[in-house]
Amino acid sequence: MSIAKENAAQAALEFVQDGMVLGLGSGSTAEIFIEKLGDQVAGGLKVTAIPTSQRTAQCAIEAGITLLDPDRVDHIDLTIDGADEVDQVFQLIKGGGACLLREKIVAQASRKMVVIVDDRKMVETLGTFPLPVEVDPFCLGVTAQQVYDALMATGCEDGQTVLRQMKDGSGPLVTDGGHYILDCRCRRIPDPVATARALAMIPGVMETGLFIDLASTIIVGEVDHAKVLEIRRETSS
Ligand SMILES: O=C(CO)[C@H](O)[C@H](O)COP(=O)(O)O
Repeated sequence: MSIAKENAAQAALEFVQDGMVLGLGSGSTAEIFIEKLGDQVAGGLKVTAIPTSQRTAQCAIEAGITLLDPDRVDHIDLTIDGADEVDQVFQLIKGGGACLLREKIVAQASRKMVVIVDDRKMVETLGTFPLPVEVDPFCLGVTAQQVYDALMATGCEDGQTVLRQMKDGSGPLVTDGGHYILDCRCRRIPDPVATARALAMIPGVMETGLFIDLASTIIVGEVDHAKVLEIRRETSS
């Protein structure tokens, strides 16, 4: 277990209050947080949660956290999630774990999003990590070309897309929502807002891993402590 990720996850517990409805992110850092949250719940903390993936749901159940039916939830107080890259104004690339659609639905519905990362995830400009784009399998070639064109038109240094495969080589990875993931080698995304907008116009694109103006707190774990960085955001909820 990475000590930096663990320090970030530990610091995130400070944001959790009794009675909250939590959004639980996906990935290894989020799972460390869920385990720690489970310890708090065992000690008497009362929270309920919405998971952003089947794997997260499983982890939360094992940790003793009560899950809500996502179809019935009317608000989410706080979401805690990891990220693959975070830039200077807290725009994110997410989706390394292929959960970006549900992660974004939950983050966008939350009053606050806290992101927990180790210090290697902090970047000057987004794009070194390949941008995950969740797409409908129908007419995949057409969508992939449109994604390439949108990336190039918005100034990305590259736009090549690779269809994400299952680790066991059994075929394309299928997300919890039944879609595919195109990993886009952008190298540099100079205008994440423009790129996110352009990708959102493509009918075959279900969602992109660009999380724009969603995170208001980034907790950066290092080997011996965690730094809490804040930015002011207007929330709609
Ligand atoms: O977006 C994600 C999953 O879709 C993860 O939060 C992201 O990939 C970071 O993962 P990790 O905490 O394992 O480094």
